[in-house]
Amino acid sequence: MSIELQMLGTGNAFAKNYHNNNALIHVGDYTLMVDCGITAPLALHQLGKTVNEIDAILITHIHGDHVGGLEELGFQMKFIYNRKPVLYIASTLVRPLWEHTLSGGMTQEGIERIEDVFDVRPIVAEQPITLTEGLDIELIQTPHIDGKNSYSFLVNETIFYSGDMKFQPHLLEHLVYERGVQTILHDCQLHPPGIVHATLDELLSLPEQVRSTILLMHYNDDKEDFIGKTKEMTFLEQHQFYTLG
Ligand SMILES: O=c1ccn([C@@H]2O[C@@H]3COP(=O)(O)O[C@H]3[C@H]2O)c(=O)[nH]1
Ligand SMILES: [Zn+2]
Ligand SMILES: [Zn+2]
Repeated sequence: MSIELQMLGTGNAFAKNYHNNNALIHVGDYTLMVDCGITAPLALHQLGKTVNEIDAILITHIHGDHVGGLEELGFQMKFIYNRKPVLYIASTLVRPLWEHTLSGGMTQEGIERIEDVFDVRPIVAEQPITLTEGLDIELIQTPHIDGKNSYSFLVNETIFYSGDMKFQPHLLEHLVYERGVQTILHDCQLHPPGIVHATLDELLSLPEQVRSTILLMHYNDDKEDFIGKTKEMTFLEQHQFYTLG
């Protein structure tokens, strides 16, 4: 079954021309939000949507451009919509998300644990889960910041979405050649050094067959200067709809 992808933003953590690299994945009436960064509530508003239209959120890692909007989302859901949003997150990230990121702003009478605001669904890498009919997710742990857990994921076995990750050519080739992945949505640091992200030059070094599956996201503000310089790879555009799978 195909999915509809709409990026809330396609910018990197410091981008000002683009929102944070967060996404909406639609399958039928179901809407999954992938990451909820600082700019996610504004991006939703600009699309004429409210948080009430989100069925669940999936988190890749706990940098601000991926979780910085969760406090607002959680509070809006609780105090405006009287809902507890479903939060899919690696089991390793549940405590860090609450204790290092959310608890300072959210702790008050009646909110002492992350479960008081979110319907937390801890997930484990390499154990696929079904979110709704036609939407299966499998987390894959991928390196980003040394000593911190970070995850990418597969959608319906054929679409790979990179959480922020360092260049992993063997993984990307394995996914395309051996797991039948047809589309790779990849974060891309346009200017070296990438260090914690793959750079455009690194992604350009991949075999043509792999490059031809790649849509670039999480890019810098001067992305327009790189149009025509990405070989078979193309830039994802925020707010546009893509039918994948
Ligand atoms: O060791 C580090 C840690 C972080 N950073 C920057 O901070 C940003 C945090 O969000 P991000 O993961 O989207 O991108 C990261 C980089 O831009 C870095 O350059 N080196
Ligand atoms: Zn990021
Ligand atoms: Zn990051």
